[in-house]
Amino acid sequence: MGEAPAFLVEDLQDGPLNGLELKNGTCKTTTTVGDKTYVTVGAGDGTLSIDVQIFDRSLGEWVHPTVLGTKPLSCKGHSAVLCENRILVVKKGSKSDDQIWFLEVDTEYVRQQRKKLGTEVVAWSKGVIGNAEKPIVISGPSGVGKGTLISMLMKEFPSMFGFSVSHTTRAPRNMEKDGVHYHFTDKSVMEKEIKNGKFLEFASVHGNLYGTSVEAVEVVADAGKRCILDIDVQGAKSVRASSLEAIFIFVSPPSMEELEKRLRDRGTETEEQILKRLRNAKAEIEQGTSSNIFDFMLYNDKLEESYEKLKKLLGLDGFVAASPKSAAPKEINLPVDHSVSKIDDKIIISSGLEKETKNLIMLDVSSLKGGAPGRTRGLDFQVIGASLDKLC
Ligand SMILES: Nc1ncnc2c1ncn2[C@@H]1O[C@H](COP(=O)(O)OP(=O)(O)OP(=O)(O)O)[C@@H](O)[C@H]1O
Ligand SMILES: Nc1nc2c(ncn2[C@@H]2O[C@H](COP(=O)(O)O)[C@@H](O)[C@H]2O)c(=O)[nH]1
Repeated sequence: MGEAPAFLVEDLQDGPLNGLELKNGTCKTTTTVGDKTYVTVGAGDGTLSIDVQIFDRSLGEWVHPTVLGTKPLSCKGHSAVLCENRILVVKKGSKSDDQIWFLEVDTEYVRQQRKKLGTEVVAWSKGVIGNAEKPIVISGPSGVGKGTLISMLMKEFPSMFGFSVSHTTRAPRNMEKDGVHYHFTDKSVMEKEIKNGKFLEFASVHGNLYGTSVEAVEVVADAGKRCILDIDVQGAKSVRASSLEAIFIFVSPPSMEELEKRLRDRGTETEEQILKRLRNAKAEIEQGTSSNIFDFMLYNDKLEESYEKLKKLLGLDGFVAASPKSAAPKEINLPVDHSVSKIDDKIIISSGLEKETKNLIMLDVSSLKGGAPGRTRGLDFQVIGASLDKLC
């Protein structure tokens, strides 16, 4: 990480940016990391997303990066400050849950994507105050009872758990609703979205594509709930290898005969599908029970007993479901007109008004979790009624 060379930042203050005309109301920031200066440009009218351009000092030329992640919409302006390998961007005049963003410039995810895509890469991630509980990944052969156990958990603890709604290219069953049980989609659309990095994991399962979008997991956490994923063993393996910290449970059947009976009695599959799912089940059970993907094995023989075991391993035995929810997450209200600075590992957001000493906000970025392509969680803040020199 290097200091911003004065001449370069000065040069970048004026004039057009590589064809980016700075119209009235536009806002830009420059942040230098090593040989590169990252320029973020917002239109200031809340319609366009904040654009990113890079000036490579060593080459003396502009670079158009591939920008991954959900881009923040431009607003009344924004400030930026370097936070190790990401740039913290604070939007002005945005809603309390849309004020803090991170532009990752050299995180592990960005390095991986740069290698994969062979281009310069940056990635956006929305900053979130507080943490989310570890998601629960439930896996096991088709027909073993994953969905049944998850439904029981969600029914007993509706405010505690939320379901990750997967995408699939298989046709909906009779009672299945789009957006509730799955996001039903076309193969060509899903393949394109996979290429664009929309999915945390995806796999070809029993002849169809299935995938968990980054958003499917994040919206559950945003709602303050613990996310449950019902995915196959290949998907569980991918999530295990990702940056998402989760608890992995493998559900196994009492026997192949019982598994076949459950699949047939469910009455949702054609004969061809039943045989295919049973063939795949053998490999899945072998992988599930022999690999080190899973933290817990759940033997689903008697349903009620299995459900009790599931609750026990999630620490929910004896838990009274009606007990009040934990305190609401803290809301951060930043002054519209502000400036951002960094003192050691603290980000100070202060009112842009001179002599204003109240409502200094100290943002703690020491325990960040997650990041692009999902949210960056673990932010904390304190409102301090003190002037900056008292903090130094
Ligand atoms: N312990 C159990 N004993 C008997 N039947 C069960 C048990 N658990 C689930 N079932 C039944 O087995 C069938 C399959 O269960 P379920 O649909 O939950 O399986 P699944 O693992 O979610 O399957 P898929 O992976 O195909 O979605 C259902 O009809 C369900 O009622
Ligand atoms: N890897 C993923 N597997 C998934 C996902 N969503 C569901 N699944 C698994 O697919 C099979 C079949 O499901 P069905 O609804 O067609 O019976 C089952 O094992 C699910 O766990 C996903 O997003 N990724």
